[in-house]
Amino acid sequence: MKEVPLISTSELSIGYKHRNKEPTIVSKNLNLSLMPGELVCLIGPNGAGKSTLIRTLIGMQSCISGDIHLAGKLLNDFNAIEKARVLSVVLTSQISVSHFKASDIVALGRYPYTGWSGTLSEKDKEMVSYSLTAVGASELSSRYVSELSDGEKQKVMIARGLAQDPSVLVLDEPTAFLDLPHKIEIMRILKSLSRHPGRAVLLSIHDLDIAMRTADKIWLFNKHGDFYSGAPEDLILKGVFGSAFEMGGVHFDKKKGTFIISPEKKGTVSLIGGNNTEFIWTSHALERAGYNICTDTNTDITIEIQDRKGDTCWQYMDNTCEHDFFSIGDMIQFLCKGHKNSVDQQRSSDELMYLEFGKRTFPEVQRTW
Ligand SMILES: Nc1ncnc2c1ncn2[C@@H]1O[C@H](COP(=O)(O)OP(=O)(O)OP(=O)(O)O)[C@@H](O)[C@H]1O
Repeated sequence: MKEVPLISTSELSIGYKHRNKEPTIVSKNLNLSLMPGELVCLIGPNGAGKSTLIRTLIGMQSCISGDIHLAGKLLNDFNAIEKARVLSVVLTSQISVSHFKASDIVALGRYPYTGWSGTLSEKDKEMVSYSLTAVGASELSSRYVSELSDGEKQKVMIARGLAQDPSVLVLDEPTAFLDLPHKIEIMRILKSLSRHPGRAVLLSIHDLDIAMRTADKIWLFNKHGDFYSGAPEDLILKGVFGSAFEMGGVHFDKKKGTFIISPEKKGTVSLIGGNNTEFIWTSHALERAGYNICTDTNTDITIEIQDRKGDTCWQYMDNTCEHDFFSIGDMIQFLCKGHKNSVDQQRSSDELMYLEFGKRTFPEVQRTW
């Protein structure tokens, strides 16, 4: 049997309506689908349309045109309680209720089932406890929200969304305000929640690296509102990932799958020796300093990583000198500052010498820095 998408759109246009003028279209012709079992990360540069899409998909904002289906039914045909049983939303805004315990906040997620009285049945209580456990926050249950860290609050808010027992969990930047280990932890939790049968998770995120490593599928807006959907690796190979975010001085390295600041290129260095890890991190530092790396020794500068009685040594060699360094930092500093000055001084004295012999032109120096 064909699986029904949990969210699907046809020819959807999103944007902003205005009273006396044409609407602002943020993106159009969107035909996207969120399937059960998927973790989808929505990414794009600032102002590309992520929040507009999320707000439109959850019905907080009307679309300009087109259709949105939730679990096979038109979004507009749901009443609030029906929708809350299928879709739960975790927004970024910090929790402002301080006199609530974590379990009270999570219990609010049961409102589609408790009716207006809010009285929790045994099943509701079980679901609150299950949700806190599922996000690794059971020990926070009786803590006041005001006493929780941002990461802990985020877990509680996800547990609240989960307590709704939704098919679709939509989160707007759930990793904002968190440090790297907590971002990774939240993403791990969300990935495991997406594996629950019949459920999918959609989230917007600014951390591209984390999105690429976690998402089953990426939804990507570029700055022109063009929309792309696919496995992270497919989007990288198609080049859309890089072009969506590239800006002056920064470019996406397809091989490394990361953005790099493009420093002014200073030349090529032969890098030899060392174990694999030492080689990788030395290359990393040299590239960051603006050098291309090669492994033949046909360049003006060679750096050999050596073992000196258990200590790692970076031996610098060029036509004029040799130096030993016992940290990458010292070696890079020498390359970028110390040695450049000595080369410049060398060039000036060479130049003087040529001028003295009445030559007006300075021969092309074959150094690459
Ligand atoms: N109320 C509004 N009226 C008109 N245009 C708006 C309105 N709100 C946002 N926009 C515009 O819609 C576009 C998309 O904005 P949106 O907030 O969806 O981007 P985003 O990708 O979520 O950005 P960010 O990463 O900065 O949060 C932007 O050009 C923005 O200026």
